[in-house]
Amino acid sequence: MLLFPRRYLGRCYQGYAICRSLGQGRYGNCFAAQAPDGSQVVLKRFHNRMKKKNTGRNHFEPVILSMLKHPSIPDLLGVINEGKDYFFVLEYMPGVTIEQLLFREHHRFTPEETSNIGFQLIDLIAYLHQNGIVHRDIRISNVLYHQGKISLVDFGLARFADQDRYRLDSDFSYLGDFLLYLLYSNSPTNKFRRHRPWYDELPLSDGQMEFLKRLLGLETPYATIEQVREHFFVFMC
Ligand SMILES: Nc1ncnc2c1ncn2[C@@H]1O[C@H](COP(=O)(O)OP(=O)(O)OP(=O)(O)O)[C@@H](O)[C@H]1O
Repeated sequence: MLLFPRRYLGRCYQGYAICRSLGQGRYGNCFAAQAPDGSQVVLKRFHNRMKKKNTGRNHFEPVILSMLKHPSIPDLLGVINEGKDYFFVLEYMPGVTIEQLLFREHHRFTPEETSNIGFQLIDLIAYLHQNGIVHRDIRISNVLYHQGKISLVDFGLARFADQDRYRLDSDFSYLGDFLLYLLYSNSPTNKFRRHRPWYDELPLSDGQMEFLKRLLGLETPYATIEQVREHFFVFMC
C-alpha cells in the first residue's frame, strides 16, 4: 500500500511533474507537482475503483470548488483524465495539517492560537454556508496551518445543503470536535487519551462548556453559524 504512490513520483501528466506525495486518503492520493509555468500545484488522484464506482459522487467536489472563491480554499485549476489516471489539479495551499502539528510536532496550541484558528474556521464555514455548501469533513487532517493562517482542503464529502440529509448544521459538531483537539493540546491532561468525557477533563468555564456542548449537540444545538460566531466571541476569547 505504501509503495503505491511512489510509482507516481517523477511522472509527468499534461506538463505537470509529480514531485512528492502529500497524503493518502480514502479516495486516492495527493501529490505536490510542478506546473508547466513552474508554480507548485496539487494533483489529487482517484483510485481507479473510485473513478468507476463513484462518478456521480466525485462530481460534487469539482462543481463545488469551481463555484467557491476564497483565499483559504484551494482553486480547482483543472482536471486530468489520462488513460487510467484521473486527477484534479488544485491550488497548492501552504502549511502543514493541524493533525501533523499535534501528533508529529506535539505542538501545544495557546488560547490565543485556538481563538485565532477558531475565528478563521467559523468565518470559512460562514462563507460556505452563505453559498449553500456544507463541508461535512472539517477534521484536523483537512485544515492546514501556515504563519497563523488556515486553509480548508478536501471537499470530497461537501454537498449542496438541504433541510434533510445535508444540513448546514452538521458542520457544527465537526467544529466542536476540532476545537476539542486544540484545547486538549494545551491542557494538563493532554495526551489525547480520553479516559473521562472531555467536559470532566478540560478546565473550561461554564460558558465554554455550554458553547462546546451546543456545538456537539449535547445541549440545544445552534441554528446558524452566526449564533456560533457570536458565542465563540463571548466564551472562547
Ligand atoms: N490544496 C492542497 N494544498 C496543500 N496540501 C493539500 C491540498 N489538498 C490536499 N492536501 C494534502 O493532502 C492530504 C490528503 O488530501 P485530501 O484530504 O484531499 O485527500 P483524501 O484522499 O480525500 O483524504 P481523506 O481520506 O482524508 O478524505 C491532506 O491531508 C493535505 O495534507
